Amino acid sequence: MPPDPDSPDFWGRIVLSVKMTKKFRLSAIFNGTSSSSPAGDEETKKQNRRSFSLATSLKNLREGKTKSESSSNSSDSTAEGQSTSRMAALAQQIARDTEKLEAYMRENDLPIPTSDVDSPSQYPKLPEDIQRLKQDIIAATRELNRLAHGPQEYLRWGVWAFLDVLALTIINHFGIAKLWPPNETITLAELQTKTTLDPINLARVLRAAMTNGIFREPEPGVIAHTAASRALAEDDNLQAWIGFNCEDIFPASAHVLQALKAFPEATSLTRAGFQFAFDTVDREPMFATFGKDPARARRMGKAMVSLTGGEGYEPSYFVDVEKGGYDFSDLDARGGVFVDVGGSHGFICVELAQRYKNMKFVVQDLPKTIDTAPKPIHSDPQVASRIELMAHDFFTEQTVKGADVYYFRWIMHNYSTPYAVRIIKNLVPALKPGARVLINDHCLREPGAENAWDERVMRHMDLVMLTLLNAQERTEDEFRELFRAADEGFVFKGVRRAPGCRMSVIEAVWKPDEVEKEEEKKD
Ligand SMILES: C[S@@+](CC[C@H](N)C(=O)[O-])C[C@H]1O[C@@H](n2cnc3c(N)ncnc32)[C@H](O)[C@@H]1O
Repeated sequence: MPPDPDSPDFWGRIVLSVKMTKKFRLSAIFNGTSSSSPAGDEETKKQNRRSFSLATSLKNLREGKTKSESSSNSSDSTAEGQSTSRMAALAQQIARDTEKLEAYMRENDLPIPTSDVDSPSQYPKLPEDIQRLKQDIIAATRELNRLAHGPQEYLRWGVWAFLDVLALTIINHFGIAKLWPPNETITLAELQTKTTLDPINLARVLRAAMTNGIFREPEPGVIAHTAASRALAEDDNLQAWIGFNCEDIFPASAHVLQALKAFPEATSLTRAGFQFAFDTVDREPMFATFGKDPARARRMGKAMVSLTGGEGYEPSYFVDVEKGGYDFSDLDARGGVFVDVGGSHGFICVELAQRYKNMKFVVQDLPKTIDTAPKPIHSDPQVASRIELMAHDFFTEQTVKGADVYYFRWIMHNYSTPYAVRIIKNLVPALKPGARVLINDHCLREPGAENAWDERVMRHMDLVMLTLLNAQERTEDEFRELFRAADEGFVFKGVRRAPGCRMSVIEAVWKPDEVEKEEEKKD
């Protein structure tokens, strides 16, 4: 069982980083949210502008940007010394980048995306520079959209984004997109006979979704598919992802405020928005609730497949050294042991075992997960024979002693600091000097350091973690602090991230000095 999150001993070693506090104050100044200035509103605004432009100049200097590059990236409406407004510059950038993207697609005989039903549901794997171009287009269109609305209008109607989720919830739950073939049309009257939704509700959710390019109405009362509605009809894992988000996360998110008001420390696994939404406060964590409901658990499992298959999350970013993955050649030469803690059905170990022919692997997870893993785990006996599946609860002491690597993928972000520290502490009795602990998770950077789209995905994931588990994504400093709080014997090695990947590998080594001393003795 997970430990009691409210037990005071968890907090004993978590020292609030002075550095973080300073950083927070600085960002408050840069964003103009510092406490009121005696110099009055106008002066405060001037100060804020100065602070902001100083911060921007410093950032540009660090990034080696020229003045013209930096001014075209500034959020000022008119760039200094230039006649092109920010909106016009964005529009030009979008046009330029779109032409480049389309040129790449044509040169490679790839279809140019449209909203038509026959347009592919996703881009093929793109080279890194083209992928970046695509993300730049997305970021620029989002900014242009904001500017074209103006702040008031943008906020007033932007807050209604939850109604997009509402329409999608109903459409996805009732499987509306699957009720007629993709290349055919259907009348609203006929569609209504295929669902339990009444005509008014069916029409209103479809027409709301159409405002987002999901379905279209080529003539009054006749419904046709688009590329987006077809994806919704045909992609099982995407349906699960949308179902999990709409029916589990969305209601839970609507209860986060209530949870934060009742339990402001927001660390307990049984006091998150999820528990308030589903009436399980102080009774069970989300995973236990799902454990009692196989259909819901299956949906979440498929949703995770959809997420992991998405751009930026493929396991190859960890496994393929050519893509910037972690190199285990030294370990392989020694026939070292790699433990995947909370490793589900062991897909990472299977990929590693295919690449490295001598290493041995242990996949640990809860008994239910281990019992349902495929057996044998792989058809090639050379691979399967080196992978052991083992039931183990990471809230108890680690049972595989003296392994070379303990690996946690998508684990730490599921837990608030007290739990995460306990998981790492549980490794300590098993660790030999030089053992590596690798955490494979998002690692948050300073605001603005990411590509705008990646930043949005990662910040949203952070809020999902709060919503479901009172957990969090972490910065490098926060990861360093986790290890420090778990035991002073860890030496934090830093964070690496493969190009194009959103996940990072955070590494700490157990008492490397002792390994060095041993080696000195041998010499
Ligand atoms: C988000 S999934 C990550 C799975 C896998 N590492 C991956 O990258 O896809 C979390 C995993 O932790 C497992 N898990 C949850 N609580 C656990 C516990 N107390 N001990 C061991 N595994 C646990 C779950 O069964 C699940 O497989």
